[in-house]
Amino acid sequence: MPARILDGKQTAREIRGELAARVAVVRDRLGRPPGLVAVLVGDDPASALYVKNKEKAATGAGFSGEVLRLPGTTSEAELLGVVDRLNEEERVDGILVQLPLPKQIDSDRVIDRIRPEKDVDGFHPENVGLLAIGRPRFASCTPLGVVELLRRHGVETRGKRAVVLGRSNIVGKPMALLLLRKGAVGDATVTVCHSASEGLPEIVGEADLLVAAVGRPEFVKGSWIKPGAVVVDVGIHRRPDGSLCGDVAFDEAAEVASWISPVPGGVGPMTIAMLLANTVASAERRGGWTAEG
Ligand SMILES: Nc1nc(=O)c2c([nH]1)NC[C@@H]1CN(c3ccc(C(=O)N[C@@H](CCC(=O)O)C(=O)O)cc3)C=[N+]21
Repeated sequence: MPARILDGKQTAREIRGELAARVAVVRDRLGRPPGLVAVLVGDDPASALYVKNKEKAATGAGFSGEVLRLPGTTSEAELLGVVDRLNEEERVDGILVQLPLPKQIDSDRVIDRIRPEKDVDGFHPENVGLLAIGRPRFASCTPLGVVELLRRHGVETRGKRAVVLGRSNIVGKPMALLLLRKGAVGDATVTVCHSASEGLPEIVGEADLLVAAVGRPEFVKGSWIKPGAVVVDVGIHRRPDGSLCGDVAFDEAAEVASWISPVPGGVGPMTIAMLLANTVASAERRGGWTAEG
């Protein structure tokens, strides 16, 4: 029995549809749409494409979505100045500085400078800390998207073994924190492993839920996966022939897993949907209300 597909493209579309009502309330009460600004430094083609997709999704959902394109030679001081300005702008609810940044810029200093209340990426230390102590404000969009993808397909993790392969600040660590929370998609027994872990195939083989975020194309083999496991693939790589693949050898894995997320069409679109959701939540909070009333 081949695995069922965790359809991120369709799920992201549903989420964007649901956000429309909240966007309308923001427009009504604040007299302006939710505002998201993405800052792109340099002209890395992959980054440019992602930012363009975000802009399209944002404007399509009734946001004011803007991309600030800065030259690759921009200094750290100049970028910090841009962040300062966006921090002060009333109409801006969310600020995203696309990573990675050029070598001359220390990304930690830039992230630290974003007002935590506008940090819709959830990368600021204050937001990471709030997530870690169970008082989330903005959680990182990719792991948040993974949780939402599972929830909306009826996959639960309570009491199960979850293995997160990858330890980045952006995906692996916040993913582990989200799966440790209470809740049906949560309450997991979480293992975090990475490229230096010994016995990776055995560790992965214990997983009822595997989240692969190592950043290596087709690193996880089908033979590693426990039959019936749920496999979420966070990786995205371009093959020499131009096609995309993830961190998991999809065809092999799909023969053993019960659910699997594809690349493309899995986690990527969910990341963008969560960015929009975080931005609407930011506008609501800055306006002094929440979606719950
Ligand atoms: N500050 C910051 N925040 C980010 O969230 C961030 C970032 N920097 N830097 C780059 C990564 C990458 N990222 C993706 C988002 C959507 C897709 C996506 O929608 N992918 C489509 C395919 C797109 C294609 O065809 O290439 C899919 O998987 O179906 C991919 C990658 C966000 N990132």
